[in-house]
Order: sequence, then structure tokens, then C-alpha cells
Amino acid sequence: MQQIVDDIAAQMASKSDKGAVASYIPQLACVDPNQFAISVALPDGSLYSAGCSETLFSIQSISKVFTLTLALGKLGERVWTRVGREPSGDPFNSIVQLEHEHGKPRNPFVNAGAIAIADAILHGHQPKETLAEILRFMRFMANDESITIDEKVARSELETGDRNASLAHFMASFGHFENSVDAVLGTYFHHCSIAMNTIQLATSGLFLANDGINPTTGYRVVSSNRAKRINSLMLMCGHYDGSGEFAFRVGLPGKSGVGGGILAVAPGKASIAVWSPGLDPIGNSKLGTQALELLVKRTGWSVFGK
Ligand SMILES: NC(=O)CC[C@H](N)C(=O)O
Repeated sequence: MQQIVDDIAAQMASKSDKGAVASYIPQLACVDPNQFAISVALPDGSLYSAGCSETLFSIQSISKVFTLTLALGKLGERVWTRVGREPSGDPFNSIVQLEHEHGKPRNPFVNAGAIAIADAILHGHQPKETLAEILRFMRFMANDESITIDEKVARSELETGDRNASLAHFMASFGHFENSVDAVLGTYFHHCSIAMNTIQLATSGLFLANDGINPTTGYRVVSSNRAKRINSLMLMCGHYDGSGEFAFRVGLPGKSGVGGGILAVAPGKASIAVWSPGLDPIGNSKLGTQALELLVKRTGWSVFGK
């Protein structure tokens, strides 16, 4: 496995087209696009990394996997009264479906869906308390107490967050929100701004590769049925309107973020985190996707066979 990840990192370093960093969040536009990291965590506790796997990056929408997990723990099946579970076929920050579907987002991974989930987990608490709970969860999953929120990124998102604010106000206009739009958006922007490296992220995703149990702590995070369902949602919706393409090329449940990270799950086999800040036009990591494509070719890990 070490040989495979080393080969992938070497191949990625030689690519000339690395995509374009997200520019709509000014703080993300400052990130050097010439960076690449991959970490593969296996349920037996072994970990294989290459590239800058200790460099922290903004996990952005990958956090939505963990806020969904928390929401399922708190609300159970009632989560599905707040968000659907169908792919959207629209960009991550699209507003068009919301009007037709009476303010109920298609799935928990588009921005509108994650904002609705933030409202659900806030449940009358102060954003600070809820963020502390999200951070505690991430630290526990990653088995690493050092994980924090990058305040500069959070502020940058808030300052340029008109689109997300529109989504939130539009949903609130249907009477769906329990909390103020400001509290919901503050929570959403801050959980998107959690900074992690690929080692921490791959470790955090292990419960999804291991029937719901985090093997590093032995703790059951979710039932095996719930792990299966989260993986299904990642496969169908984790890359927005690029989810079909990602399934076609990689064939694994995956969740991307505009910081250039992707968390991919090979059920029963591994949790994989890749990071390269340059994005494709849809907003998914360009080299990250290519690296995962190479990894499944070498390992045969795609859920659809070789
Ligand atoms: N795709 C993403 O990672 C988007 C998350 C980002 N925080 C936003 O709201 O726009």
C-alpha cells in the first residue's frame, strides 16, 4: 500500500493542470494549488500516507458527513422531514429546486441541505455550544485533540456568504427553521471551516468503512445500517452535479469540499482522504479525483468491481 500511495503522489506531482482554487471564499483563494496529499486508513489500524499529509486544509463540505451523522444521532428518522435523500443534479449552492420543493432541500450534502441540518442540530442551543459539540465529535473520530476551526476562513465565508444567506432566508420563509438565520449560518460557516489534514480525515471516516464502528477507539458511532445509508448518500449526492461522474470514474462513496479535500470510503476495506486545492469546474478536487481513480485501479476497491 505504501508503494501505491507513493506512486500516486509522484504521478500527481507531474500533472501540469491542477485545476483552479476556489475563489469565491477569499481565504481559500490564497492556498497554494501545488499541494497534494493522500492517506489510506485501514480498519486494522494501519495508515499509509504520501505527499503533505500533515498539512491542514479547510474541510468545507466534507464536514457535512459528520453533521449529518450527528443529526441522525439526535433526531433519528425525523432528519428526513428536514432534507430529502435524492441527488440534486444541480450545483452545490443552487437555489432553484428549493422553490419547487417548498423549501425542503433535496439532500443533506447540498448547501441548502447542510444549512437545514445545522438548524436541526442547533435545536435552540447557542452556536458556540453546538460548534463545541461538532468539534468534540471530530476530535474523537480522528483520535486527535488538536483539531480546530480556522476562524479566518469562517469570517471570510461570512463576509462573502450572500448566496448561503439567501438559501437560509428562503428556507426560513417556509417556516422550517427553529433557530434564527444568523445562528444557523454562523454554525454552518464555522463547521465548514474546520481545518484537518488527510491523516485525521482518513481516520475520522473509518467508521463508515467498518460497519459503523471506529476501530481506533472501538466505539460504535452508528449502526451498520446507518453506516450503509450514509455511504449510499455519499455515493449518490457527495459530489453534487458531479456525483454521477465520480461514481463512473471512482465507484466509491465520497464527499468533496471546495477546500480541495475528498473523503472516500471503500466499505469493509479502507477510508481514504485526498487533498489537492485545485478544483474542476463543478467544484470538486481535480487531482484528488484522479488520485482516487488510480487508487481503485490499483486496489480493485470500487464497490462496482474492477
Ligand atoms: N462545496 C463546498 O464545499 C461548499 C461549502 C462552502 N462552505 C459554501 O458554503 O459555499
